[in-house]
Amino acid sequence: MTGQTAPAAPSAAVSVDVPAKINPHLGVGDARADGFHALSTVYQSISLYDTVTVERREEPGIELTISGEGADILPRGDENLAVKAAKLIAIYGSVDPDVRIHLNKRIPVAGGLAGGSADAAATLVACSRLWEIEIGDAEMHRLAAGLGSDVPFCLKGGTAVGAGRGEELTRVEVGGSWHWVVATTDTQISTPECFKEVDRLREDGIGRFSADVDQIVRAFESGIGADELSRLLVNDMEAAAVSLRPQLASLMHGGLEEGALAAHVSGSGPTVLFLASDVKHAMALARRMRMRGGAKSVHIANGPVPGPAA
Ligand SMILES: C[C@@](CO)(OP(=O)(O)O)[C@H](O)COP(=O)(O)OP(=O)(O)OC[C@H]1O[C@@H](n2ccc(N)nc2=O)[C@H](O)[C@@H]1O
Ligand SMILES: Nc1ncnc2c1ncn2[C@@H]1O[C@H](COP(=O)(O)OP(=O)(O)O)[C@@H](O)[C@H]1O
Repeated sequence: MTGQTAPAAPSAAVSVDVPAKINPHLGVGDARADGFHALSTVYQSISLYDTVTVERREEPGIELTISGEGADILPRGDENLAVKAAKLIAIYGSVDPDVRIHLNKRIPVAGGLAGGSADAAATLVACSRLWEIEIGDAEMHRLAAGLGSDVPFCLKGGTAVGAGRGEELTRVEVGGSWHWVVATTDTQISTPECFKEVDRLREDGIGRFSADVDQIVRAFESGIGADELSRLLVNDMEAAAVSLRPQLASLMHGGLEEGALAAHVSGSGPTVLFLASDVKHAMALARRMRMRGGAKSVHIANGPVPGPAA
């Protein structure tokens, strides 16, 4: 016995990968009294990931570092959804939020792929593991919904129907996998701006609420082929996104000319998804899209994939 206390072992960092989401069906109803729109959507996670790494720090407070997509433009303070999520789970677990968070971002920012929501979901999961906070599914879902309408889906990933403002989830067991070419643009669209444009177009009689998700849900369950899926994709925000960023029309048209089965704006845009028949077709289509130009970046991804709390 030396009488000396051994230094505390440094706690290991916790890293969590979290996928982007798409909405193969996005039905938008009227604005509710709380300002949110009623949604009838089918979410699916695709294999385009951010990585959130958390580790304890001796100093008080949260230190956030960011690399990759949007590292130069994203907020580092309380407005960052990862910081909000860390504070929320710390309050829930009654621990001090003294943590270093690193976001390695590959999901395009403000692109309709829920990158910020994905980071929030991953931070909830990573911090609950780091701080060994016991939390059940229902409580985790409640914290996630407080951070944003599509954060609950980002926790679970896979495929799910979203109702309410998008936070009421029903899991869908799918019988297949689908391949996409994801084309980002050099502009962004803010989500509330796009919902406002949907309202504006509706006042002019343009667009309606595509509430019924039954057909596409059955199609996913049965593992429908990409050809048939291409006829079932719906996005009630697409006209609004194209109205706000008219250049999307030529990007969509270009992908169809290069052989995509369908062109589909991702959520509130402006990312455009091109459906491919299989992985080989997706690779060939991505190559042609890159040669053609018009997109900021072109990726291939498949879905569904599981979320960090699946
Ligand atoms: C449209 C969707 C489709 O999945 O995603 P994106 O494509 O932008 O990623 C989602 O509904 C986005 O969800 P999320 O990004 O979490 O939105 P929130 O933070 O909850 O809300 C941001 C703002 O968007 C508007 N909003 C959001 C959800 C909803 N059902 N109705 C709304 O009107 C409101 O103006 C709200 O203040
Ligand atoms: N960790 C984060 N990653 C991305 N965006 C974030 C993050 N935290 C806050 N935001 C803010 O959220 C907004 C929406 O980002 P994002 O979730 O990427 O897009 P979308 O809602 O179109 O899917 C951005 O304008 C950004 O400033």
